[in-house]
Amino acid sequence: MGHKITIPWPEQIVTEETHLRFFTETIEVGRISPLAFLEAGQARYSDEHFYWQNANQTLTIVGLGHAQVLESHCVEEHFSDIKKRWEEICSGLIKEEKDKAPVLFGGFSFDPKNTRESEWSKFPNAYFVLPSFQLMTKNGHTFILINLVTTNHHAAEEFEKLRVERDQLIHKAQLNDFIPASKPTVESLDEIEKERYKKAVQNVTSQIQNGEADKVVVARSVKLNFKEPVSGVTALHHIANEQQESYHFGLQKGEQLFFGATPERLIEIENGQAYSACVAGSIKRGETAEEDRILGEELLSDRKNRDEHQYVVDMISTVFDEFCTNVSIPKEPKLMKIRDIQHLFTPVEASVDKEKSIFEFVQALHPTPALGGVPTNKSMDMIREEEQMDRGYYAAPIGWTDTEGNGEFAVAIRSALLEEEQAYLYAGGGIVANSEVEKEYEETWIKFRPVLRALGGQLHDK
Ligand SMILES: C=C(O[C@@H]1C=C(C(=O)O)C=C[C@H]1O)C(=O)O
Ligand SMILES: [Mg+2]
Repeated sequence: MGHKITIPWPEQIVTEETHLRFFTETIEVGRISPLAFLEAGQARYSDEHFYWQNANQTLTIVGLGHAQVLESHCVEEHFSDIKKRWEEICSGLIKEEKDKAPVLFGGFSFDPKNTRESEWSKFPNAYFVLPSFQLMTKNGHTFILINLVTTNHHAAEEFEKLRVERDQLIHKAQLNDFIPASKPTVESLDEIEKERYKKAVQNVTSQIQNGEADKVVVARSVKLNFKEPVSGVTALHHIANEQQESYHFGLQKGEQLFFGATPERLIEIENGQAYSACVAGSIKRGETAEEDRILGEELLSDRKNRDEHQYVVDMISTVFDEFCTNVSIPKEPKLMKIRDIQHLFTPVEASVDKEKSIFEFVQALHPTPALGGVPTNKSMDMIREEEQMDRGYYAAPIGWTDTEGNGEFAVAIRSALLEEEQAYLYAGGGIVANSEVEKEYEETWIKFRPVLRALGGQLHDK
């Protein structure tokens, strides 16, 4: 249980009614399973929570409750809108040296210009939350933060209530370790607009051959219907188990949970260093170590996949050259091997130039040609025209930043939108001049696998 901390605030702070203050307090606690904490908050925060774990599992963040919600409906300015409003909130921050930095977590939509009616209608162009309770496990230590943003001059009372609730949550989470329910039972799987998807791949390939673009990513969705409503916490548990070497994320908004296990980092900023990753070009895993090695070699030397990959390297390099110094990018890609798939992978690292914020990186990088295409605007037009869907937050930046300007955003692929007894799963692939429809179709099945498995679905075996 967290020890009581007595610090002379908010008691001593005389706030003016209209002045916004941002109070935070951190305590370190003994080991708590992040999912047990998430579960402990379900009674009250079933529609106000999030989950994040980075790919090397050094950082896990769980958020419960909303100290502040930032939604943006801007179309071009949704990145800068969130950046500006977060900076305003941060300017009211009152924090002691020992307190950890509060985190703002959320995501952006892939393409705010896509206005199709869809399952995403309740998600604005950007949706971010500062949680009331923030669990953070970092390098083996677990911290719980309380965040309160208020103009209330009775902030002290408000804060004291949060302390009581925090202690109850901790107690509950320590008492009841998380016990996962079994995977859901799938009743049906619907391949939405399957033939239209194949036609789109074909159309896009011929347009590329005609020189209208160099690369365009085409995606599709499948819908699962379950026997019973599926618990989001259970889904998060299974996805984290199914594909361990990835970012695990879950963003709950109302009754919907957007979750997944993505291998793709968009941008990380830590203490003045910036990191990105070019992840594009794919092949399946082998059944034996030898077959796996041969497939990997094949991928590394395959012209079509190398082209898909190089467009991403070129674009991310351009942004890094503009925003950073000491840019380091290996000349040749490596293999990234995850449970069901191998990708071409080129890591990018640099020193951040002066005052560039993570939101400016996200804005400049999204969409990379790993999920959009080349040239950017033309490929976005083609996606809007050819894909009979709204990607929503799929393929878009999801992640966090803190009050100190550190943070990390991943690209939300290998993901699904879950609501009660149904889920939409999303997957796509990079189309270039020599793409083949059936191969692309099969590649999407491999990319559906992590979420499909987590949700108890049948794998599509060829
Ligand atoms: C589009 C997806 O993934 C992207 C496309 C890839 C490809 O076509 O080879 C590989 C990784 C990602 O850049 C997806 O997973 O849905
Ligand atoms: Mg591909």
